[in-house]
Formats: sequence, structure tokens, C-alpha cells
Amino acid sequence: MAVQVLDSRKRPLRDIRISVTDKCNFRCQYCMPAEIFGPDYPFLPQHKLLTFEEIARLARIFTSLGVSKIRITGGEPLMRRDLPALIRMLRQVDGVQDIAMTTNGSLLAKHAEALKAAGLDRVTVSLDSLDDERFGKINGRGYKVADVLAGIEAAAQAGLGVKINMVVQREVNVDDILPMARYFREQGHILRFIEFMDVGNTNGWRLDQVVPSREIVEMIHEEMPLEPIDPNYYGEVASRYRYAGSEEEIGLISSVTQAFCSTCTRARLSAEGKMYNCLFASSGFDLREPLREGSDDAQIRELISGYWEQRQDRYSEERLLHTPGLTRDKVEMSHIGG
Ligand SMILES: Nc1nc2c(ncn2[C@@H]2O[C@H](COP(=O)(O)OP(=O)(O)OP(=O)(O)O)[C@@H](O)[C@H]2O)c(=O)[nH]1
Ligand SMILES: C[S@@+](CC[C@H](N)C(=O)[O-])C[C@H]1O[C@@H](n2cnc3c(N)ncnc32)[C@H](O)[C@@H]1O
Ligand code: SF4
Ligand code: SF4
Repeated sequence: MAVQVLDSRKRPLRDIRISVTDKCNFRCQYCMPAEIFGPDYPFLPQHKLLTFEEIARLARIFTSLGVSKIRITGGEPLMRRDLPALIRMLRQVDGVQDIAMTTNGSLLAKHAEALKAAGLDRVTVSLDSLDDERFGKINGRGYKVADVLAGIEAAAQAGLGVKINMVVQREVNVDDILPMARYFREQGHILRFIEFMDVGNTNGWRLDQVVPSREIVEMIHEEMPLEPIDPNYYGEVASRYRYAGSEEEIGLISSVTQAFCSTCTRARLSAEGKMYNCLFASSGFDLREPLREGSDDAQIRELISGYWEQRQDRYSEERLLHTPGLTRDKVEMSHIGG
């Protein structure tokens, strides 16, 4: 029977987001700008990555503390070899109710069936534009929209649940909001609009580039009337809206204009085995050393619960109080996976 561990603001630990690699085949400017993440960038060497056995062991310990939802992420998680083997191991962990993966979709067509067969429940595919030229610039490597759409199609065909994530930036892809909404409504997939966030230290974030969710809702509502609907579960990141008179819906992830820290139940595990209590944390808590130095499950469980219990993080609620220019050092998004 799992024990529910609470942080200093009484928030339970429910989700663990596991990054399986810090590498990616894309170079999205808002996450891994090519000028920083170049050929000499010191990505993690293989021996520093948690093995699948180590990840599965940690997952068992996390579920004993109340976690029931696992999200696999990266970097690009499909860059990690033999990912279905990890999914198979996680599927066998008692207490895991939901295994999802966030991916850029470019390699998904090849792997969707094997992932489903291994026990993956659903994928969230990131796509910021349906226009090839714009998308090629956004992903920094000229990848085509068709590659990602093929991945989405293959995932749906394989029987995986599918959602789409779109990061919206004022001077980049506001014109894509309506075409994306129309297209994914037609396809029957939930599209979620994410406010551009100041993750990491290198993505050149500016508040004036953030398109507030309210504005996105108004824009869509004018063409396709929307009505708000209740969250699916406590602490859901996205606010949900339904196209009036239908079952089709969209989501808005408003980390900048309507922070949701007060119900944040998410811990993150980096590919090298550090636990982070916030997407914007400056440092993580190393679990790889105790794993490799022979600590038993009870000792590691104690370390994890202790680290969660002292958690006070609520970066997004405080963001706009920070003095410009005095920002703190933050972990990179590609390191802990969003
Ligand atoms: N600031 C902040 N942003 C988050 C947090 N969790 C997710 N996000 C952002 O929201 C985006 C969407 O996250 P997903 O992983 O698709 O959302 P999710 O809540 O796991 O989705 P569902 O399980 O489908 O409800 C991420 O890529 C991040 O950019 C969080 O705890 N804080
Ligand atoms: C870091 S990526 C990792 C998984 C995979 N590579 C992908 O892109 O889906 C996870 C999510 O974070 C989102 N993301 C990255 N940088 C962001 C930023 N600065 N603001 C908002 N969302 C961001 C991406 O769009 C993606 O949906
Ligand atoms: S958002 Fe995802 S696809 Fe884009 S650079 Fe980051 S990790 Fe890669
Ligand atoms: S900013 Fe940190 S505490 Fe707030 S919702 Fe995001 S991860 Fe959770």
C-alpha cells in the first residue's frame, strides 16, 4: 500500500517525469538553441545515464510514495535505443496507472507499434506549425511537418492515445493557431497551446513574446465557439475547453499568465538520475550515487520522501516578481524534459 508523501505546501507527489536522454535531433530555439547546443556541447556520456533497470527500480520506489503516472521525455526520448524495453519494465511496476511519452514525433512512425505493444498508453506529440518552411525554422534542422504527421497517424493507428502540444510565440507562430485548431479538431486529437516559458538560461525568453492563453481562446472562439470544461483530475496542467455542442476539445497551458503551482504534483528525474522538484529548479538531488553505491530501497525511499517533504518550489507563481536581469541559474529544459 502506497504512502502519500506531501511537500511543505501540502502538495502530494503523484507524477514522475523521466528524461531518458539529454540528446535531441531537433534544435528548437526555445529549448536547445543551435548556437549553444552545437557539436561541442557536452552531452551526457552513456555511463552517466541511468540504466533501464535503475529507472524501473526508482519507479517502484516512487510508486510506493503515491506516484501513479509516469511520463517519458527527453531531449528526444526516441533517441534512446530500445525504449520499448523500458516501457515493458515500467508496465510491470505495481501502482502505475498511466504511462505517457512526450516526443517531437519525427521518429514515431517507426516505433509506435512496438511502444504500444510494450504497454505505452499514450503519446503527446509536439508540433508548432503546419507550414513546412516555418516548422523547419522552428525545429532548427529543417524537419518536415509530414514526418511528424506520419508519426501522429501511426500512433493513432497503433491504438495509442494522442495529444498535440504547440508552443506559441508572438513573432513566430501566432498565424498557425487557427490552422492548427481546425486541423486537429478535424482529426479528433486534443491540441494544447503552451505559453512560451523562460526555461533554462539560453532561450532568449521575453515576456512580450508570450501569447496569453486568454488571447488564444478569444481568437478561436470567434471562429469556433468554445465553452470551458472541468479538469479531468486534480492538478491537471491544461485548462480544458470544448467546441460548443461537440465532444472535441482543446487545452491551454498557461504557466506564465495563470500559474498552477498550488496544485503541482510533479517530480522530475533527469537522464543522469537527479530528482528535481520544479521545472525551473537550479539544482537536483542525486539518486544515481545511492543507487550505485548499494543503498537499499528503503534508504532510497527515505531520501526521495525527505527531498519532496522539504519542497517549497512555486517558480511560476513568483516569476513576475523576479527583478529583470537578476534571474537565477535554471536547469535546461532538454535536461529534464519539460
Ligand atoms: N511551468 C510548468 N509547466 C509544465 C509543468 N508540467 C508541464 N508543463 C508544461 O506543459 C507542457 C505540457 O506538458 P505535458 O507533459 O504534455 O502535460 P501533462 O500534464 O503531463 O499532460 P496530461 O497528462 O495529458 O494531462 C510541458 O511540455 C511543459 O512545457 C509544470 O509542472 N510546470
Ligand atoms: C523538452 S520537450 C522533450 C520531449 C520532446 N523532445 C518534445 O519536444 O516533445 C517537452 C515539451 O516541452 C516543450 N517546451 C520546450 N521548451 C519550451 C519553452 N521554452 N516553453 C514552453 N514549452 C517548451 C516542448 O514543446 C515539448 O512539448
Ligand atoms: S523541445 Fe523537444 S524537440 Fe525541441 S529541442 Fe527541445 S527536446 Fe528537442
Ligand atoms: S513552476 Fe515548478 S512548482 Fe510551479 S507548476 Fe511548474 S514545476 Fe510545478
